[in-house]
Amino acid sequence: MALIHVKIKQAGYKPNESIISNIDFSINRGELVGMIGNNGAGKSTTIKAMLGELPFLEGKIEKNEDSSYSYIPERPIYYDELTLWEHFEFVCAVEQLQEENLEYAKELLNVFRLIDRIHEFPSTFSKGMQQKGMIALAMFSKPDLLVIDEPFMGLDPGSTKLLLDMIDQERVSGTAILMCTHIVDTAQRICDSFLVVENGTIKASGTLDEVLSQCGAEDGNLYSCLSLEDEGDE
Ligand SMILES: Nc1ncnc2c1ncn2[C@@H]1O[C@H](COP(=O)(O)OP(=O)(O)OP(=O)(O)O)[C@@H](O)[C@H]1O
Repeated sequence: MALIHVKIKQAGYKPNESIISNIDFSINRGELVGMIGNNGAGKSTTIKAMLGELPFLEGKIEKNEDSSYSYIPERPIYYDELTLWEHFEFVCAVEQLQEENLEYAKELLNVFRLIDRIHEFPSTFSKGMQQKGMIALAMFSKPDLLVIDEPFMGLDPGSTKLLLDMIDQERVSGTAILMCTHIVDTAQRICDSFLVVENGTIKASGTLDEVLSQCGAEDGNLYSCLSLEDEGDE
């Protein structure tokens, strides 16, 4: 059974406003799904709908009841009054996690070279450091599904490589990952399946071959599935 099945007839931010429509996809355990699409195509809105954060939704999100989810937003969100480590302690208390989760958090922070800064406030970190802190915060609870919006934003090449290794490790251990990204060539290389979003709907979905064929991308390049214009210009 799929970990999550998203079936949206239409959804938006205001009543009678349809930002996304006719969306139907599911994600299985251990599957790495790449969501691609131009600016304004509806990727983040689809993620919000899937996480139940959109005020107006006609359709249903069928979740496997026992499974857990973590979301890494496009822009880091921290509490001003908590140090980085206090964020981990806070999430640990709220979600009733175990000591081993905190140990895993330290491992992640060590890999991301943040371990020496954990008692500082994230607002004093660089963009990339803030992003890495968010990634560690989402991963340390070992969720069944990890949803990441633009995971590579602001990361230096070394950190990008570390994150790719971590994503791979998580997937091997059975975590499902939905990754929304503009780094299409990386997505093409690492993802098991793809969702191509255009004009608020899924233009193509499935394995690389399926998606390329649905888009008529004969050059074998996932980039060719994207229209050249920005959504807002149409
Ligand atoms: N909070 C909001 N309130 C109203 N409309 C919004 C809101 N957030 C996004 N939208 C609109 O929804 C549409 C889809 O935006 P969305 O953020 O889902 O695109 P995206 O594919 O994630 O784009 P990007 O690649 O630029 O992040 C856009 O027209 C945008 O203006």
